[in-house]
Amino acid sequence: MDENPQETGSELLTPEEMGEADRLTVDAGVPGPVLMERAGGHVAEAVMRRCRAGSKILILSGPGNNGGDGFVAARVLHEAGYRCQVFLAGEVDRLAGDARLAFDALPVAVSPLDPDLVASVLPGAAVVVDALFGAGLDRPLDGAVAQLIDAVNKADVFVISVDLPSGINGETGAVMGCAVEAKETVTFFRFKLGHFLLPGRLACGRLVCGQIGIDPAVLDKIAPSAFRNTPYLWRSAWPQPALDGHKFTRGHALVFSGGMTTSGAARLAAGAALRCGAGLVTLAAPPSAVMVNAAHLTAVMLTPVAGLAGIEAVLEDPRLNAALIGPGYGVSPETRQAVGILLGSGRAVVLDADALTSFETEPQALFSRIRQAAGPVVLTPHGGEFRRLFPHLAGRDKLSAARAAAADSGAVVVYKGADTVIASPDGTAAINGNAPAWLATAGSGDVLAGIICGLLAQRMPAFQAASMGVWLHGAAGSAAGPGLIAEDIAPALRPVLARLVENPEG
Ligand SMILES: NC(=O)C1=CN([C@@H]2O[C@H](COP(=O)(O)OP(=O)(O)OC[C@H]3O[C@@H](n4cnc5c(N)ncnc54)[C@H](OP(=O)(O)O)[C@@H]3O)[C@@H](O)[C@H]2O)[C@@H](O)CC1
Ligand SMILES: Nc1ncnc2c1ncn2[C@@H]1O[C@H](COP(=O)(O)OP(=O)(O)O)[C@@H](O)[C@H]1O
Ligand SMILES: [K+]
Repeated sequence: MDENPQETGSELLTPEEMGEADRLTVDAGVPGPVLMERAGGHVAEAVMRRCRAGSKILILSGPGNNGGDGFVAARVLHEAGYRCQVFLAGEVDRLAGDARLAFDALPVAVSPLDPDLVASVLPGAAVVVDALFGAGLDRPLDGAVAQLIDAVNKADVFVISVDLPSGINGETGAVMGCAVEAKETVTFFRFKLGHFLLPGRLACGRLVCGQIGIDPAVLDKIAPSAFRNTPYLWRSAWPQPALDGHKFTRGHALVFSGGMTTSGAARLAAGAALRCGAGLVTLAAPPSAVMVNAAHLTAVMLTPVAGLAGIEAVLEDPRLNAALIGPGYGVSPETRQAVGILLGSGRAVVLDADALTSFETEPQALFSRIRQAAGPVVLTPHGGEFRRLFPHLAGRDKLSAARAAAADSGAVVVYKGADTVIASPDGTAAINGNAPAWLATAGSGDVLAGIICGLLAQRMPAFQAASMGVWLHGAAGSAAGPGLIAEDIAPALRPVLARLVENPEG
């Protein structure tokens, strides 16, 4: 959540890019202490929103500029009548630059950080300001600081973290040794990757982004390539039905069904593709699954497709412009061949579930077919499927793994989970943040694959279609709410789509 989404923008910065924004701003004539003054001011305001003057506030400052922001906040709060107690992790003599200036301007005494002493005063604090480490954290925390963080996390106190919860890596969201668990995190100019990637997101609590006088024009030079997945990213690429259009102008999606006992996944996907705007959706079913599908389908059409020759035959209709294969389809060499036919057909293709796992033993064969494909390709692996296709990326953080997977495969990759990352082969990436945990339910991924296929059928570019699909899936999951099962997601898309049409910001 940000104070003002228009001002904050959807770019997500690495700590290095934020440092660059800072340098460019200072070079343009805004002094560093002015930036720090504003940053500390936002932190003080967050405290003031939480409790009244007279309350006791603990400020835990570290040895760098994150600590400097803490000193500024302490001064502003002291002047506003709060009772501030400031602790410094590190030596006063080593404070330098803007942080040193902020320290020198402090009208309250600063105590050395003694974990036992801090623990003893924690219970009386209305708010603890965590200004220990932010963008400059470059190695795991240990020793006295780790002991202190443990005490803060165990205490029943309201923690406001400055820039990042101390211990969270701003680039990857990883916990570096240990990390503060904040109720609120106040960052500056733009959110950072670590605010949205897990486990960082869990440590941040409510997110607030304050402006400190950095001109957004610096972003033209920095050219960030990761974004929050918000409607700003894809809203303008979402085709609207034209008054003089007809169903074929909205695209025709083809969804492949598994056999008689595994046909539900494809029906879920097909229904979702239709619900999010494909003009027509046809389910291609093997002869054994025609009856079961016929018994369930109404608006979704059904066509029998026998074997690989059947797939070739159905593709003779050029109006079928997007295809989804994988949900409930079965893992087999024949699935690999079916995928090969689709990739060679020039259609937009979504590969999910069994279509991905079928290439576990020969992922390079899949990637070379994708690179030769004339149409856009989207892969939608969950963690297990991702590891099967991209074993060489094990151990990488989620964002860099998704980007490498997209570059290696030539497809847009939707690396699913609570912090789904959508990555394009050119490195552009979106991190999703609106999915409720209720979406972790059987068949939910099938619905997502169907939504993306439906958007591709409407000729939306692949990265935007994948990002919008993930966002719609999350928003529909939230709208359906507790108790949702996969069947509930597509119906819940209607109010979500209606809101998007009325209010492009979603
Ligand atoms: N950029 C901007 O636009 C603006 C930035 N602002 C603020 O500045 C913050 C960044 O400041 P920063 O670069 O000084 O880094 P910071 O997070 O204070 O930590 C560095 C210090 O920690 C130390 N250290 C590191 N790891 C450690 C470990 N594991 N264990 C122990 N020590 C460790 C390291 O010491 P050393 O490596 O020398 O031992 C160094 O002294 C940013 O988060 C934001 O709050 C705002 O003022 C507004 C404008
Ligand atoms: N904890 C969670 N919070 C939010 N979304 C989640 C969570 N766990 C899973 N999801 C989402 O639910 C969907 C599950 O997909 P998948 O694992 O393929 O399920 P299935 O194969 O049963 O359809 C994905 O879109 C994923 O991002
Ligand atoms: K911090």
